[in-house]
Amino acid sequence: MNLLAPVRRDRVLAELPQYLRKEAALHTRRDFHPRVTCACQEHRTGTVGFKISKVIVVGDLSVGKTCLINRFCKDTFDKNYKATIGVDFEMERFEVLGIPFSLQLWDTAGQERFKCIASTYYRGAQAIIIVFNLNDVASLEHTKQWLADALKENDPSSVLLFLVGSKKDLSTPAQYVLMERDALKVAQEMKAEYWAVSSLTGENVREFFFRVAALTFEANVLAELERSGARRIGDVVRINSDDNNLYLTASKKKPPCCL
Ligand SMILES: Nc1nc2c(ncn2[C@@H]2O[C@H](COP(=O)(O)OP(=O)(O)OP(=O)(O)O)[C@@H](O)[C@H]2O)c(=O)[nH]1
Ligand SMILES: [Mg+2]
Repeated sequence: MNLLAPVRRDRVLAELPQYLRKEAALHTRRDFHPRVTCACQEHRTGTVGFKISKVIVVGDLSVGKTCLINRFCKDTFDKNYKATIGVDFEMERFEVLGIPFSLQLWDTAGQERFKCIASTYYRGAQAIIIVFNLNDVASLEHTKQWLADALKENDPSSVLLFLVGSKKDLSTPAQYVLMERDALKVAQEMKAEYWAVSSLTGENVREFFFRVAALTFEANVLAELERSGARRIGDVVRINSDDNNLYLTASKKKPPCCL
C-alpha cells in the first residue's frame, strides 16, 4: 500500500530545466542524458524512486537560506529575520520522467555559534547549495570556506554544487552586473552551477530548485546504471572530461533505444 500522497502537479518534470548561465552550468545539454531517459522509459532506475536525496544549504548568516527554502516549499516570505538555530529540514517530492524522486532540503544555521551543531548534519549530501547575498561581497568571499567545510564531510567527486546569489530584488541592474562577474568566477573555480534568485519576488526560485532536482535525479540514475552495469561483463564506465560536463557520465554498450 502506498501511504504517500500523490506528487503535486507542479512538481512534475518531463524535461530537463535549463541552466541560468552557460559559463557556470554543471552541464549544458538540452536534455537529460540519453541513458537516463532510456532507463526511465524502461523503468530500469533501480532504487532511485525509493530514495531520498539529501541537499544541504549553507552560507553566511542572514543571506536568505531559510527564506529561499520557504519560498519554494511553502510559497511564503517573511521580512523579519529569525536566525535558524542548528538545522531544520523540508521534504519535497517530485516526479522526474515518470519516476518519483524526493529531496530532503537541510536548512543550516549561518551564525557562528550554531555552526558546530549544523556541521554535524553535513554528511551524506548529494548536492550542496552555497548561498551568498548579491549585495554583500564579503558573503561571496566566505562561500569558499563554507564549501570547504561542507566538503570535509562529503565526497567531492560525486556531490553536485550550486552557488546561489540571493536578494536579487535589492540590486540595481548595474550593481548586479558587477556582482555577477565576480560570482561567475567563484562558481567556475568551485565547479558549481551559478544562480541568482529573489525569495521576495520569487524570481528564479522555482527554476533553480527544479534544476537541483533534475540534476540530482540524473546523477542518481547514472550512478545506479553504473553500479548495475559494473556487474555486467563488457560494460565500461569512464569519467567524461569534457569541460561542459562536470560530473560523472557512464557510457558504452547502450541499449538500442539509447543510441
Ligand atoms: N529583500 C529581500 N530580503 C530577503 C530575501 N531573502 C531573505 N531576505 C531577508 O533577509 C533576512 C534573513 O533571511 P533568512 O532567510 O532568515 O537568512 P538565513 O540565511 O536563513 O539566516 P541564518 O538562519 O541566521 O543563517 C530576513 O529579514 C529576510 O526577510 C530576498 O530575496 N529579498
Ligand atoms: Mg535561516
